[in-house]
This record gives sequence, C-alpha cells and structure tokens, in this order.
Amino acid sequence: MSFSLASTLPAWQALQNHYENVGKHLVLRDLFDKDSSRFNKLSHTFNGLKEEDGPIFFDFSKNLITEETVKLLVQLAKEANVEGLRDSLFNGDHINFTEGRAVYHPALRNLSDKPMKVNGEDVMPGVRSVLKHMKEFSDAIRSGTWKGYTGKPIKSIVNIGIGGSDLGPVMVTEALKPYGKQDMELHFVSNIDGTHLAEALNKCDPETTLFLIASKTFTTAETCTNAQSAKDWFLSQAKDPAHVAKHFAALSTNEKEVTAFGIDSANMFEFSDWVGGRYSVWSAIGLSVALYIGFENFEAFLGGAHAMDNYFRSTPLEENIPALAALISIWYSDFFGAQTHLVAPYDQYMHRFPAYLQQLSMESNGKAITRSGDMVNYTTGKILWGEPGTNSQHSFFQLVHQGTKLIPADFLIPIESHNPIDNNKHHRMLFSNFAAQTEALMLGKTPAEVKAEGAADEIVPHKTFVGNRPSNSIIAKKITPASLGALISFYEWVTFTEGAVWNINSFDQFGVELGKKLAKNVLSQLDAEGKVNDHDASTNGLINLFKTGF
Ligand SMILES: O=P(O)(O)OC[C@H]1O[C@H](O)[C@H](O)[C@@H](O)[C@@H]1O
Repeated sequence: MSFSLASTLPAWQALQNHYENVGKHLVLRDLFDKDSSRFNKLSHTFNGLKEEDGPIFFDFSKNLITEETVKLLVQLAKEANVEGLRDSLFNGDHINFTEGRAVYHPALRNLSDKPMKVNGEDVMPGVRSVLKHMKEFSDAIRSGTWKGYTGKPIKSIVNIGIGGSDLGPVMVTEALKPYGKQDMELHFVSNIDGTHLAEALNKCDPETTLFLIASKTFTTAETCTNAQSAKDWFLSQAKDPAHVAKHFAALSTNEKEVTAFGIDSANMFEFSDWVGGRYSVWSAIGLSVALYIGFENFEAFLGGAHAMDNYFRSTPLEENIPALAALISIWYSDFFGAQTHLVAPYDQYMHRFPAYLQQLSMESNGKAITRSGDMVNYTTGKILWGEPGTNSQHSFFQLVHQGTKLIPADFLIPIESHNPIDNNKHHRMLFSNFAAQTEALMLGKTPAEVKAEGAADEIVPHKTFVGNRPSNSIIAKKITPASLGALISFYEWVTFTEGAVWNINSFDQFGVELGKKLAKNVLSQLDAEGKVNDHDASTNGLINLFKTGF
C-alpha cells in the first residue's frame, strides 16, 4: 500500500481508538497482577552472539501495552511497509532519495562472504581492502614498528573530527576502555573552540603523535580548521613537510581534498557516500577504535553489529526486538504525546552512549516532511537524552519520578562488570539501583503507603509517587566489543523502524546546513571593518558587541 501520512493508515486509526479505549487506562501494577506470564510474554532474548558476548535480554513488560497493543503496532509497521523499506535498504537501493544514495552501512560489518551490491556492483572487495589497510596500519602503530619522524614509536592519537566523525569513536573507545592499549593516549578534538585543540596538544609531543583527520566530506569547517592548526603545530617543530606522512592520516570519502591538504594518499582510509556520518563508526572513521582496542577486537565489534543486522533482517516483526522497541516508542510519542526518551546506561564506561544516540536518533528522525513531500500531522523524532546511572538518579530523576511529563526510558546494564571490586559489591549495588528504579517508576507510592510511614497529612501529596511510568530494561551479559556492536546496531534499527513508520527520510540532514551558511557570512563580517547593520536588530547587536567588546 502506498501512503504519505502514517496517520491515514487503518492501523493508526485503530491504535487511536485503542489508546482512547484501552491504552490511556492501563495500569502496570494491575497488568502484572492479572497476568503472571506477562514478563515472559513481553521479554525477548537476542541470541546472535558468541557465548562470551551474549545473549542480550530485552524486557518490554514494564510498558503501557497489552498483547493487543503489540498486535496493532505490528500491523502499523506492516501497513507502513517497514519490511519493504528494510529489504530495499539491504538491496542497496537509493532509499536516501533526497541525496540519491544507498544506505549501506551494514556492508561495512558484513563479515560473511556474501556479496552486497550498490548500483549492481559488489562493494565488499572495497570494504575488505580498507579493513586490511586498517589492520596493517593499526598493527604497525600498536607494535611500534611505525616510527615518527625522529624514529620514536607513536604514543598519542589525536582524532580530529566532529559529529559522526567524532561521537562514534569517542563513545566506543570509552565504552571499550578495558580492551584499550593502556599506554596509548587518545584525544578527540571536535569543537572549533580553540580550547579543545589547545588542551589536547598540551599533552602531546609532535615526535610521538599521530593525527587522524576524520571527515567524510573533508570540507567541514571545524575539522578543516582544527586539522590545519594541528599541522601548523606539528610543522613548527618538525619543519619539513615530508614528515607529515608519518604523523597524519585521513579518514574520508574525498580523495581530492585529502591530497590538497597534504596527506599522502597511502595514508588515506576511504569509505563511500553510502555510509552516513552517524553510521560511520563501522568504516574507516573507526580507525581510532581499531588503533586503541586492536584490529581483532574491532572486527569482533563489527561482528556483533552484523549479528544484529542478520537478526533484524530475518526476524518477523512480531518477534523482532528492534522493531518492537521502535513501535513501543511510537506508541508513546504519537498516542500518549511523549516528547522525550531517556537512555540511562548503568555502566560508567558507556557514559557517552546517550550523546552518541542523540545524533543517531535526532539527526535521523528530526524531520517533518514525508517521503511523498507532505508535512506530517503527527510527532516524529523524539528528544533523546540521558546520563549514566546511578549519577542520573541524584540529579534529574526527580522529574522522571514526580514531574508532569511522561518519559519512556531505556535502562541498560551488563550482568558482568569489568571491575568487580570489593567482591563485586559495587556491581551488585549498581544492579540493585537499576532494578529498583524501574520498579519505583512503575509502582510509585500511594498516599496510603506514604501515610503508613507516618507522614503528616499536608506532606502526603508531596511524597506520593503516581507511578505507572514505563521503561525498557536491557541486560547484556557483558559489555564486550561484540555486544556493544550489537547494541549500537539495535538502536540503529530502532531509529530506522521509527523513520519508516513516520515515512520520513532518516538518512539526510539538511537541517544542519542553514546555520553553517549563516556562520560563514558572520565570520566574514567579523573580519571586515565597521559595524554591521544588515541582520535583524538582535543579531546586529550581538555581532557588534563582539566586534567592539564591552
Ligand atoms: O564527517 P564530516 O563530513 O566532517 O561531517 C561531520 C558531521 O557534520 C555534519 O554537519 C552532519 O550533520 C553530520 O552528520 C556529520 O557527521
């Protein structure tokens, strides 16, 4: 069935009725009381990983859903042709139609020997050859056989990139720190704020530093400027431009600009335009990851994502974990009116995971025009946010528990800690908080319970928790390269499914362009003499204030 607005689909209408008649009246406490098999029915296990990495368990039972809700949501996905778009994606079709490109990042982690074609051509030989280059290079750097211009091995890696050329490498190297090379110093410079580069360079020695200039387009203003300043810093000591070859590598799709910058094409790690920036950690953009955790671990990371890809591709929607997570999220966004989605990893190493997911989800689905060119009349891209537990409990969880907003949440934890200190006491405490939070959100606390604790009458409402607040619990066996790969891939497919149902193009990002263009204009005005007067009064005032100072 072809459609433009998802809200015109019969299943959408049915869900609307279901929300009015059933959904908004659901009480989680009662649902569990009434059905002793609810937990079993609404939880799923992802078994696609090796024994040391998996499984990953997903509990959806603490959601404001019934089996009927799930049925209707799956029907919505079917009517929206999620499966068709999924097949087109894996077929290499140009489903990013606004940019005329395929969406083919699964090819980067296709560790099977199966071909994957774009425009009739198998992309796998190219993918494998870049992986081989990454292996040789990372082995040489890690073993110390690669020497800097004065013959010393490399000690510090500085990745210069922004957006997808930064968030993935930062998040993954942090999350997989236990697998990292202990004596390798990693720095990530993304912000054009000179402080970011200055602080990294303060800790580096030009003789032992390798710069990775990570930019899909190699035209991003922040990255090009930071890269140029890094090169100036390097040459102020190394003097001879020939030494650049030992200290600079480029991760990009744009060979012309890379060569113009002065990086040897032998030190260029390529990928293709069918890899979106926010899906690029699997590509050459992941070189800092491979350098830090070693190529074998990087391959295991790809393997975990590949396993989730295979699962998503072949599992019926009724059982399909990423598809179900997406549909439940749509249920809250579009029928309950939830505006945000919280992700709370109970794993300190995963502290950048929510930030990574912000780009994945919000840059993908922050769109209001359907694939047919109409303005949607429903909510799309949720505001994704989060911080690790237990820290988040001591700051914003107050609002999640007792505020006025419905905040669906993902709670994530591994069973096994990398640091089981004090006889695993810390991890047991971490887990107890993980479990207690979702329980508290769901159960709340009735006025009678508060009263029974001896609270004064006028205080009772303040200490009452309405409860009935939904959450997903995701339990990994351990955060390993493979399980992290699978988790990221899970969220990619959640994002994909949401975008497919909303019928928007999740793969372009025109929304970031306007500000970039205007900034260029302002910059040229900052460099020119005199006051500006061709903007609105506020913008004129701010620019002139910067020019003249206080
Ligand atoms: O990798 P680059 O071409 O430098 O792009 C870096 C980032 O900048 C852009 O503004 C896009 O919004 C992001 O999707 C992209 O990841």
